[in-house]
Amino acid sequence: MKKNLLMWDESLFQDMEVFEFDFLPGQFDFRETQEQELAFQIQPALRGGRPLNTICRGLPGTGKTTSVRKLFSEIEEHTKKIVPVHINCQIDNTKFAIFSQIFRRISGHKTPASGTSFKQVFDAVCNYLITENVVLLVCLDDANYLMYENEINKVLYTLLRAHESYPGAKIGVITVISDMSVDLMKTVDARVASVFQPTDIYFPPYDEDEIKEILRQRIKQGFYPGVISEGMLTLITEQTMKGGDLRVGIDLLKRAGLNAEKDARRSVERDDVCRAYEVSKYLHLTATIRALQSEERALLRLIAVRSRDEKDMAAGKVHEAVKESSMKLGYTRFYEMVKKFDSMRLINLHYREGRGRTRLITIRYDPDRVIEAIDSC
Ligand SMILES: Nc1ncnc2c1ncn2[C@@H]1O[C@H](COP(=O)(O)OP(=O)(O)OP(=O)(O)O)[C@@H](O)[C@H]1O
Repeated sequence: MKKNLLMWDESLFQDMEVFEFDFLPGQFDFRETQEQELAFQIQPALRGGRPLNTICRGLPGTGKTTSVRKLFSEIEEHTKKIVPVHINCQIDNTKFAIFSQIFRRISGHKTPASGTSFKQVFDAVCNYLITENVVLLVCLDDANYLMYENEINKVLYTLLRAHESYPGAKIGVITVISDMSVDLMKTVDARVASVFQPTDIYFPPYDEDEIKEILRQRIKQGFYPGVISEGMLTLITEQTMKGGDLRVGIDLLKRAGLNAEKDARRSVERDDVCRAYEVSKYLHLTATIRALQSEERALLRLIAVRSRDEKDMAAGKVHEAVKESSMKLGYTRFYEMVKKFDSMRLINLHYREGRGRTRLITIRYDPDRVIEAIDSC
């Protein structure tokens, strides 16, 4: 066998796990400020008080979940005074489901499949906090999923006013929001707002140099030396920047490595990356579409359908089509949504100089893939 070819039992990967999305990176750069702010929020709980409430805001892939998970693992390692519970609101999106998860974390077992009332679960949770004298810290990750059906108010109200029915119960909340157009404080009732009073922690998008450094760390941990050259890292970084989501870069590394392995090569080549990108680029698309509300999905679908015949569409013309459809959407709301799609990098909103400035909408993905992703939501 040639020297530059892999033997059948050899691998380019030193540790495949570092390319999994739930991998907790040992080195977590460019988020020191946010980590310090989060640590500050929980300080009171270490001294027997209630933690300060927090909203972590930022586009997908900006390290919000990882920052909270790192904080939670430190808490678990160093103190028994705080019980941290991480809730994925995409999965658990009702008050009952969320309290069932909290109960599970506290008791170590699930709530009985049927016949348990919310009151029983809530009772058990609060009584545990009081008798054990511990503080509950709940992270509502992707809390925008609680906005439908007004579940957010029910959940926050129950958590933050628990002490009124159970004196001595101390609960703090960290909400994580990736949808930058959502203003959580405008959504919550006055009864919730008066006890919530959160501190905002903003997670800005990583710039190109930061993405490159983060990917470089993953390469060091995940691959054997020499597998990804500097040139390939630059290419992967550029492709990651197109979608703006770090997950695309991490997935690209894994897929490109697997492509090279399949051909029994010892290093990743341009074609491995380009082939990988054809799959990885849709990660961002699927994740962002899932986070949209149904009205927004309907508008994006309409844009995608029209994009099949016309690449750059005047915003005014698209709004005309909206008016002719079954959607009831005034221009202001329509334009807000379009700006949101632009900030999520689903479309490009740009101007054409000419008679007046025409705003143009160009979809960033293959329209059929967009339609497919929306229809499978
Ligand atoms: N500073 C960083 N250093 C190393 N890896 C990072 C960093 N920031 C994010 N990541 C990695 O990027 C991926 C996405 O991060 P994370 O889930 O924390 O983002 P998020 O802002 O919570 O995204 P979403 O809003 O979509 O849930 C994870 O695999 C995480 O390990």
